[in-house]
Amino acid sequence: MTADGLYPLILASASPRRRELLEQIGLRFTVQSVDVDETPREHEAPDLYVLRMAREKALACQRLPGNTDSLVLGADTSVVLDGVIMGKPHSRDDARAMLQRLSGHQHEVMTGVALAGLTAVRERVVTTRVVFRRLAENEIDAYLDTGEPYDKAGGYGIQGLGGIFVTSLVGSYSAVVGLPLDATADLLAQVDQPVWQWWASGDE
Ligand SMILES: Cc1cn([C@H]2C[C@H](O)[C@@H](COP(=O)(O)OP(=O)(O)OP(=O)(O)O)O2)c(=O)[nH]c1=O
Repeated sequence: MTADGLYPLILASASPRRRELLEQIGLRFTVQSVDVDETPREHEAPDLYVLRMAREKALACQRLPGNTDSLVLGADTSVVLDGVIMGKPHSRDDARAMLQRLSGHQHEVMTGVALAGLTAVRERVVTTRVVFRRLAENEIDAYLDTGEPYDKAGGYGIQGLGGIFVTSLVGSYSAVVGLPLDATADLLAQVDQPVWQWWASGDE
């Protein structure tokens, strides 16, 4: 623990969006991504799946040498349509099929977030309902050409060009982008590391 009572914090993620969101709320942290097997288990419920992924990312990172005395944050985002989990598209055809399925329908975005503390892992899942307007085929093709879909669950980014597909949203915008800020703050408060303490102790 540092003199100001804060533990070192590591974000276990390769997602630039998650890094930007954590920076947005004034936390100081390092980033160390880990590879975990992201295959859902047979009949695994989507909310339990994103929680398990978030937990596995956080714990795999905390187990790395030098990290055992750090708090580690992991997260996982999936798009869920009619109970079926959509991860990141594997190909252009896969991304096209996802966008065609989302077109004109409502889906859920589920983000699990896990904070591995020194003695326990705390976790939360945040579900957001998103409605897409109907997408034209040539619009989907043009979107695929931009390259934006490929590193994003469901094949779109609400914070990017994909923002034009979204008619409405009920829930947490930051959770759709990859990290629910309220739940993250809540988890940090639970381990006596409230976010505002970073504001007070920082020089930024
Ligand atoms: C729905 C949606 C997802 N996404 C992103 C958030 C996540 O980065 C990604 C889902 O994949 P994840 O497996 O949750 O995360 P990741 O592979 O990008 O990073 P890491 O596992 O190392 O933490 O989709 C958006 O950026 N915008 C959106 O609107």
